[in-house]
Amino acid sequence: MKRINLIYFSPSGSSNSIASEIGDNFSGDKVRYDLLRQTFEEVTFEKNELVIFAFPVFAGRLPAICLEKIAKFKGKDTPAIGVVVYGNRDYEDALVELVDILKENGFKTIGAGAVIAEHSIFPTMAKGRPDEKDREQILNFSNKCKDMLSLISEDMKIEVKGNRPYIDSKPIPLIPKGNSKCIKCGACVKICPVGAISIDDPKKTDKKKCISCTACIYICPERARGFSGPMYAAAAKTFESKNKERKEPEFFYADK
Ligand SMILES: Cc1cc2nc3c(=O)[nH]c(=O)nc-3n(C[C@H](O)[C@H](O)[C@H](O)COP(=O)(O)O)c2cc1C
Repeated sequence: MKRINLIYFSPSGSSNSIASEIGDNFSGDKVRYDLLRQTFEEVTFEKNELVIFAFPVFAGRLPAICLEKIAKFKGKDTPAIGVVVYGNRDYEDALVELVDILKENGFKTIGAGAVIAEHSIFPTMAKGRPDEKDREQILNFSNKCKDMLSLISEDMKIEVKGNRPYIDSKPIPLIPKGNSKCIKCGACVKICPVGAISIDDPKKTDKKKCISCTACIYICPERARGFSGPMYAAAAKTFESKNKERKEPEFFYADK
């Protein structure tokens, strides 16, 4: 492969590291497209490149903010791997949505997966994941995708779990804010993908703009941002008790 391209949106870092783990198994120059920190004009990939897409699941779908961003990347029958990362609740229609977009944009998806990582809003859910067992499965997936590269054909197709039409995308009614530890460094202001935090008063968050992505929480050097309040505590309790059972990663491959 001439180039291995990693395209991801990863507010709390898991999609980024899972994309890297898959990509590290392939030889070829690595090019990273961080859709949280950078903006891109249209990019077209050739047939002799591989593109790995990794996105978090937000309310059972791809984050709405990513749709326009992903549309900038086009393939010319370019092989692709699509992964969604979720916090042990469910990934519903996020993976089928990703695979559909990749097809529409000229990619040939050879493998797709749904992988579990720590829940970025309720971090006690799926704590420590992906763990060793997950990593073994991710490596196995990556190896199988490598084998698929030599088997790509005109009419190969991939079927993944999920429904069409996709479930409705619902906003999350939980908004992170800053506390007294905030030193006004501006890191959260800079990383916020929707401009919901003002440099004059970064402890506040514009509720109308915020998409609850958690980028501001994970970037804060003072750990001064987070979710709080009785509504969050109640939601955390319900979520944790409903989703205790360990989910396993699921992988899908194109038929030859
Ligand atoms: C707004 C929002 C919605 C989420 N919705 C879901 C969900 O529907 N199902 C689930 O299992 N996890 C959900 N999660 C958890 C993330 O999918 C999970 O933590 C993922 O690892 C985050 O990826 P990242 O580390 O690349 O940001 C949600 C997280 C956020 C911030």
